[in-house]
Amino acid sequence: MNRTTAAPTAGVPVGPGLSMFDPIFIGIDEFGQPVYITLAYRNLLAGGEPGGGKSGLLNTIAAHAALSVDSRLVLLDGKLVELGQWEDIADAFIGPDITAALAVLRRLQQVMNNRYAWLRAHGRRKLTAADRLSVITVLVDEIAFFSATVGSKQEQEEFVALLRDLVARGRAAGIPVVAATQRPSFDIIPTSLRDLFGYRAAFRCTTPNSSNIVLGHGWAEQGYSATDIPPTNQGAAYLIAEGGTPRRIKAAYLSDAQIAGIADYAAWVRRPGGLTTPTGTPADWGMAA
Ligand SMILES: Nc1ncnc2c1ncn2[C@@H]1O[C@H](COP(=O)(O)OP(=O)(O)OP(=O)(O)O)[C@@H](O)[C@H]1O
Repeated sequence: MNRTTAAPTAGVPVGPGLSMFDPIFIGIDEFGQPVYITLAYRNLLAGGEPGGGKSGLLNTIAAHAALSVDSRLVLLDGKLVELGQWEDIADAFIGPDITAALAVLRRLQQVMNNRYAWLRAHGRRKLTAADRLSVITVLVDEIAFFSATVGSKQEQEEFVALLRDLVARGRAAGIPVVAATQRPSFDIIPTSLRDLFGYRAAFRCTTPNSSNIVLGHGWAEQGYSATDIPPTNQGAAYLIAEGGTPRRIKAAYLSDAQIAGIADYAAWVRRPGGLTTPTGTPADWGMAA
């Protein structure tokens, strides 16, 4: 094959021109075909047992967001180390601190309300790339840490209420949520919350029930159960998109060194006076429009 020939498929361009409105490459399917998701108007839930590869997927998405100059990152990472390499380019990086987590979620809720007020004033329903407002990508590594482990019961309940509101209303306002849990159980992911995630990825699960809690009721009985995934096949998952059928995927994986390189590059691209988005400079957090 002529080495100068362009790839036959229209891939996502690599580099500072990425946008959160572009498809995000997250891995390959069982036929070796690339798998993309579009997060601008959808949320993603990743569930499965420890070590299945959830954080790997979150980091791949964080890398796309980091390279998208129309995106800002808000990271909640109870373990500090799963998303910690993106800290310097994130608007907020919250470790195991429920007070800080609640403060940033309240602020995001306010930004979301401001954006809805702006949309309403303009007779619109959702933001588009042309609005020049940044997509605020919110990544939560381990929902259960904030909703069931740290803090008082009241704080945990407030966390769940704020997260639910963000997942329910954030996507049209350019605030998608990507969340992971190693505890796919009804108390952590009730059906009403699960169904608000347009994309769901079930990494290896120990029971068909926990696989169903991520993918949706009945999929395990129809042959789509993340219990089939061997523990040695980290990064393998069933991915379902709203209204579709689960698809077996192998998530892309970035090593720590690769993440460090991308984070450095993203910081350089985002330096004051650096590159702007194709549509302009990302607007500030506090802005409604
Ligand atoms: N897509 C992948 N391809 C190859 N190896 C992977 C992939 N994803 C994860 N791994 C391997 O599995 C290990 C655990 O992955 P990861 O930390 O993402 O799991 P996790 O589900 O987030 O676990 P936890 O719930 O404990 O945070 C990684 O350190 C890596 O070695």
